[in-house]
Amino acid sequence: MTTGNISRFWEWGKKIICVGRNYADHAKELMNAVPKYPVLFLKTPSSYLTEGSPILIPKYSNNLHHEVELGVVIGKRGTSISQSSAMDHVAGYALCLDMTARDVQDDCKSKGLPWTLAKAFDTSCPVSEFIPKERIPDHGNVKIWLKVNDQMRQYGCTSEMIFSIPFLISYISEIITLEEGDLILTGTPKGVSAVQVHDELNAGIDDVVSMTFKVDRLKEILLIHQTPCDIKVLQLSLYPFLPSTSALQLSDSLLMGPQPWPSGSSSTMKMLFLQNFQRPKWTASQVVLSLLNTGLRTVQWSVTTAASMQEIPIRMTKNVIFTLLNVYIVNSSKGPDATTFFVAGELTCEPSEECMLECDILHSPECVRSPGVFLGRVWVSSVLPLVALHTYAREYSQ
Ligand SMILES: O=C(O)/C=C/C(=O)CC(=O)C(=O)O
Repeated sequence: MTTGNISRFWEWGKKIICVGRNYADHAKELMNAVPKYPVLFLKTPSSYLTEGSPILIPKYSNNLHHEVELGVVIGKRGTSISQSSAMDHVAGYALCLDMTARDVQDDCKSKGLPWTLAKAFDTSCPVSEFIPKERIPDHGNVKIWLKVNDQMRQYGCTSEMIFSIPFLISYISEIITLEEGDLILTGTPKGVSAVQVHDELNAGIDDVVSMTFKVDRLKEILLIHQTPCDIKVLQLSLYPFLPSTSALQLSDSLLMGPQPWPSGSSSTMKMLFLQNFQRPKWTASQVVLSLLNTGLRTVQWSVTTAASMQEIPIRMTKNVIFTLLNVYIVNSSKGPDATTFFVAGELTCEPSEECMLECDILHSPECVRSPGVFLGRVWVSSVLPLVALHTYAREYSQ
């Protein structure tokens, strides 16, 4: 196994194991019973954030909470570690924030779903510099605090923890092998509350370390405000519409703002993604963000023949579940009112499964004129078009 420099554990450590409800007052403030055994959940290494970069509020949350915690950095691999030898496996500590999308967590809790969306998003685990073990001689008496815009919000001491650090190491290692570079978040004291864009979070361990993080949101690119069309949807260029080998591609130029309708034989395709079946309350923007978050780069979309226009196979190349609700294709040479066909339907697409979308064709002169036309494929070849789609979808959903 290759390991790295322990003082930069966030660059190579494999696991972030978190303990929930480990301070009785915090369990109570969220109306939870004090647990008999540690409540465990995980974050991913991509959750790590170090000072200088902002905490990003996920697009799908409107209630991001701070939770300040002492993190324990593992220095020696072990399984079934006894409490008496637990501290031998500790290399040091870090002050950590367990950023939590509380609204999403509440939703997950009410449905019995895991907390991943609420807890493990990118930037959800800001950490301080590494603190060598020797600098904290008594792990049972570490005072941690957090201020938001200079106002004290959380202050607690590890002496208030329900489960001690040796107990947690022993308990977790019975279930999950602890490895060098792993981090255990030991739970948060009471005082959690929401943060807003531009807030400054300042946290510390008395006399040992302090750290500062700003809060932001993923930037949105505004576009397609004044397209010459009543129905505001993402425009995709189609080149060319005919003949059968047509390719349909998202065009970066569409990010530049209002576009004239393409001339000649080219057409414009409009796509709209709405609602994710996994989370019925999601807006279109959140669905698109979920596409973005999966690192999705390729969507294949095709219509094989005019005769089978009612069936549109959609193949997702990444692990994405989404609903394609409406697809509009507009014959641009005749302007936005000349809809060549309109499809509407709902689709849930499982990873690497080919899904058929049943659609209603309301008006399709082009289809009638061009039997057997192959409309082509859509390649979502960069992040930008998805950001664009997100932006549109947000407008649409309002
Ligand atoms: O159980 C809940 O409603 C919430 C739990 C948390 O998010 C708690 C923690 O992560 C924690 O106690 O540190």
